[in-house]
Amino acid sequence: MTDTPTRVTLEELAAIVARRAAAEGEPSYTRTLLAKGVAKCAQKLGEEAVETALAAVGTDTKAVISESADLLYHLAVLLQARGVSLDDVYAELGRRTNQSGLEEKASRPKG
Ligand SMILES: N=c1c2ncn([C@@H]3O[C@H](COP(=O)(O)OP(=O)(O)OP(=O)(O)O)[C@@H](O)[C@H]3O)c2ncn1[C@@H]1O[C@H](COP(=O)(O)O)[C@@H](O)[C@H]1O
Repeated sequence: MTDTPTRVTLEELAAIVARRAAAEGEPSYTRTLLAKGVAKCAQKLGEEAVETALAAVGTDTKAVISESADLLYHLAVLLQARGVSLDDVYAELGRRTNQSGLEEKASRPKG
């Protein structure tokens, strides 16, 4: 039996999701969700985002942690579904570190 990890990073979660995506013939929520397509993965991410936001304005800190874990897992699934790597996202975050959020907002095309 494999040891249960005490913590899982985003990189490890993305690797787990990628492995499950490729694991044909094994029962897997990840595979089932991916098989339903990007729109379903996006819908689930939206639901988890709302549940996280609702938990954040409540009083149950454990619920905030639990909903945040659901949110990050479903983001990893959506990125897998769209073929976007965490490195792509990290590079975008890196690009933004040279300017403040307010500067970035002001630089957006008006419309
Ligand atoms: N981190 C997660 C994780 N977080 C949440 N979930 C599942 O996400 C689902 C979402 O919860 P909901 O209440 O919205 O589910 P639901 O109502 O059944 O969903 P729908 O019918 O609307 O699709 C639940 O079934 C959770 O078990 C996760 N499923 C998998 N993982 C990770 O992925 C690994 C592989 O899982 P499998 O792909 O199932 O083998 C696991 O070992 C974990 O590390």
